[in-house]
Amino acid sequence: MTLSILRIATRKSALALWQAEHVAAELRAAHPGLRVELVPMSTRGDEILDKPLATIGGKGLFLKELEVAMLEGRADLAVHSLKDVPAELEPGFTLPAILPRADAADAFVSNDFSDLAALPLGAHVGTSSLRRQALLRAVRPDLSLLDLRGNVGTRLAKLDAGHYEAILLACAGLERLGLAARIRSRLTAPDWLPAPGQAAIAIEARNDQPDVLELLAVLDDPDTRLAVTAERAMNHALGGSCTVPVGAWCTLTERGLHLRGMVGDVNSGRLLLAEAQADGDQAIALGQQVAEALFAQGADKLLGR
Ligand SMILES: NCc1[nH]cc(CCC(=O)O)c1CC(=O)O
Repeated sequence: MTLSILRIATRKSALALWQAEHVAAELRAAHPGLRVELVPMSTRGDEILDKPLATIGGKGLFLKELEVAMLEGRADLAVHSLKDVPAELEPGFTLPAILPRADAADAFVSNDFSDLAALPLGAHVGTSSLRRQALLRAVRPDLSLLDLRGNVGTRLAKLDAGHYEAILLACAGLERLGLAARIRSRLTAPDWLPAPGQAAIAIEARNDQPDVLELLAVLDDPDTRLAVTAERAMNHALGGSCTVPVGAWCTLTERGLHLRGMVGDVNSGRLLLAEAQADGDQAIALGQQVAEALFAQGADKLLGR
């Protein structure tokens, strides 16, 4: 029997809906005649908006409800921002496709200032990401860091309301929402590292549905998968989730994979950095190697273990 319809479980934020629509369009293009529908739903990560993510606890805050929908047969796949996907998936699930990565840089967004260096002494910067906070502390220890949660639109509205001189967001999210004009400057590697998997869209599905997996696999981008596999292996070896101050950036060179990793300390702005290279078939080992190098510098103390 060939499948005639695929139902995509998605969160309801504008960014999540854009990403799910994007996957739907790619699936329709790859499989003419296939019906593809969205099943929008709310997750715990969307509902608890008054606390920093790092304090809510529990990995996969944005995934659970979507996984339940797949287990109950209400959806066939879920679309996620890969950086919100824990290094270790729930049993029974797999990532049959990782789409080509977009702009992985962080964005400096401000109405009055062009970049970090232009901010006045003690300026208020909004971000709830521990990675972004640690990097900000390292570069500009004078800044006053304030929590900022909510979806991209909410965060921009809080900036425009004057609560902050600047905020940091992912370039990929702004670009997908047609908001690239809000990017005043880009914060890029090697000095500024994105979250593991940032700017990659992942498709999650049940690993006991071979017909579904086969339809989804055509959207996989092998180069992106290699890079994010190394980044996620590093994060996993560090015991990480999206709630620790960890950055990673893996590129493909003629000589194979190059991974640069970072563990930061939000309070002191101290950053540990390590990098290594490996052949393309050694992505996981490379991630583990860079994690070991970070542990050798004392990463366990910064990660609070
Ligand atoms: N945690 C929220 C989240 N998850 C993914 C993105 C951006 C898109 C991406 O990285 O693919 C964002 C928003 C942000 O960090 O500004």
